[in-house]
Amino acid sequence: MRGPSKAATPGSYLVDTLPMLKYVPAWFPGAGFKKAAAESRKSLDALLHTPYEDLRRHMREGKTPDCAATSLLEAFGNTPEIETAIKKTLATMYIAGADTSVSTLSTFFLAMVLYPDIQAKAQDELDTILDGSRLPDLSDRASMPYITSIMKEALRWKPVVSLNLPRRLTQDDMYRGYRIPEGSLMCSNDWAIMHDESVFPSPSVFNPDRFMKDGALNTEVQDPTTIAFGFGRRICPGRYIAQDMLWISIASVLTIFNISMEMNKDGKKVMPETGSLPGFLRSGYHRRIKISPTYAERGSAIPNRLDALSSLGPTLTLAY
Ligand code: HEM
Repeated sequence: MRGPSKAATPGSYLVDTLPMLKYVPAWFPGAGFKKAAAESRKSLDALLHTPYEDLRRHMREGKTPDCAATSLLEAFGNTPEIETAIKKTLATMYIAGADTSVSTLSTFFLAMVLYPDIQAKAQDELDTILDGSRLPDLSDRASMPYITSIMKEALRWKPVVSLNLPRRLTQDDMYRGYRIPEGSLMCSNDWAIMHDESVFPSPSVFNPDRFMKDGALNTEVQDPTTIAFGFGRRICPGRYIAQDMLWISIASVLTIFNISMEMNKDGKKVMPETGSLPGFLRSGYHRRIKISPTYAERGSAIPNRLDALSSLGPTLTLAY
């Protein structure tokens, strides 16, 4: 998604400023955007067709997985028009949902490395409710406000989309004394909103407690989930599934693992890179962090029922 992410960043290519460049041939100086667009097109076409063709081949071989595509085929049939609609729907969900979710989870992992006290506090909440006897599920959400606060803070601290997709004004408008003419492109500056010191004090600190009051969620504080997923009629339609997925991932990971800094060969902790790569979507650098199963020391019986976990060594070092 790096190509489309770059293309969606206003001003990435000269053609954003000089639209007439769209008429020049690809070899013309300054028309590098045409080559980049052709490459993105190729990978998006592959994303649209290849997984679906694989699925149809599996189905011809008698293997029909239980998935969104087979449910849609069953519900709507398989005329060419329906097949196109299914392919586009699922590709859109993947394009819009994959990197955004991964980016937020990557922010969560980074925060856990940098703020071990917060991680310990979240694990206390999990252990109190789960008592080491099971994994969390979404029905635990109401009784685990601190996990919810960590999810909100991950969306706020390093927003996936710093500058949201542009809108074009359909009429002249006034904003803080400035006249903005019809036709102007406007972006909401999500980074500035989420890092507004008057709303989120010490905004560059990862602090889920800002969303807590007396052991419960503080509903008086601005909720980042009302900003991170956009606004108006183009608001993210995947926002509910995204929050469920983020919540259950954060809760499950912290039930089983401890996340910490990797040690170098001299036994010193290695500070992970905290910056991000340029692009419309926030994506972090590859980082190396340590992920250690922690259930034994927390007296959890869960791994006895999870074969995959029982076979893990004491520590994983993950590069992501
Ligand atoms: C942490 C995860 C996610 C974040 C932070 C996120 C954020 C966003 C944002 C900021 C927009 C632009 C909204 C606007 O223009 O105002 C958007 C659009 C969209 N998102 Fe998400 N999203 C996430 C996950 C998902 C998932 C899981 C799906 C699908 C399953 C999804 C599907 C879409 C689609 C289809 C659009 C385009 C909507 C339109 O233009 O009408 N997103 N998302």
